[in-house]
Amino acid sequence: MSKAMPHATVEAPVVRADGVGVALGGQHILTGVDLSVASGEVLALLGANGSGKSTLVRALLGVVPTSTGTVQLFGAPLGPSAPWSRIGYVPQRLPAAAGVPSTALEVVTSGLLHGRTLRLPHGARRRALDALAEVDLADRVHQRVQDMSGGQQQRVLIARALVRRPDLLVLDEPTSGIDIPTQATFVDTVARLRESGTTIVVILHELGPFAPLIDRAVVLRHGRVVHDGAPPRPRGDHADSFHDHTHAHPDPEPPPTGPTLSVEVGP
Ligand SMILES: Nc1ncnc2c1ncn2[C@@H]1O[C@H](COP(=O)(O)OP(=O)(O)OP(=O)(O)O)[C@@H](O)[C@H]1O
Repeated sequence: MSKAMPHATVEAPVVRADGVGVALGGQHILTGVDLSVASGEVLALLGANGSGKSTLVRALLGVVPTSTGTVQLFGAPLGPSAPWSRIGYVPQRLPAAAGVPSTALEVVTSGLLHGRTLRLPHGARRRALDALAEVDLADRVHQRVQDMSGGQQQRVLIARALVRRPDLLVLDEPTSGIDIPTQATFVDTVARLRESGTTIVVILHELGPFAPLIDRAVVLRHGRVVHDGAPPRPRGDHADSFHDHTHAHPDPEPPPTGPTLSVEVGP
């Protein structure tokens, strides 16, 4: 007897990587990375310096070529058919920032341009101003990015990604170089995005204030995935397999305002 199949729609993962390898400068940087990120998930990418976190994110977004494997975004292969307008990316730093004569408002507004579209959508200016307010730069919208501090430039990049109201937000160490009050504002923003169902992939050096927002953690070591599952436990647990015993704790005492969760990972 034949059984009727249910008509349930199976949603493709937002990010799917199968067997991804990357070689740069003759070196294998990533080897056999499998990764799947479901819609609405907040995934932390952890690992020691040089373990391949930025390279993985760049490979997932087609910024660096893969030598093996495949990547799909929202079910589409990397390339022109991938829905780039649904994706916001905040790179670790903006090397060209020193030479960017544009104002913060102009840079953030440019986040609304994608593909071959050179026309801004209705309400672009309002949206850009709102995004700048989200990162506490409402009073600097007309300042040139090249005259800003590194932390302020980072906040402009975050606003440039947020202005797209992305369904997938990819952040490479978003709070490095940002002062503590602005970090807290940004954590609130990420919490709101999570509530609204945004899928987030975030590279972090430590979970820190993001810990309560992280659904899953992937740990890289020497370009391979060595953990994919629950986020690491709070720092201080030396039995933890993520714990790096090889370097001094930068912050051995809990802060006076109370303990924060953090993790150190090492090779
Ligand atoms: N364009 C490149 N050419 C050659 N090697 C590269 C290139 N980009 C990165 N690498 C090397 O790849 C390795 C992984 O770098 P990657 O920036 O992905 O690590 P990461 O985990 O993000 O480190 P960090 O936490 O310091 O940002 C490093 O050894 C780095 O030197």
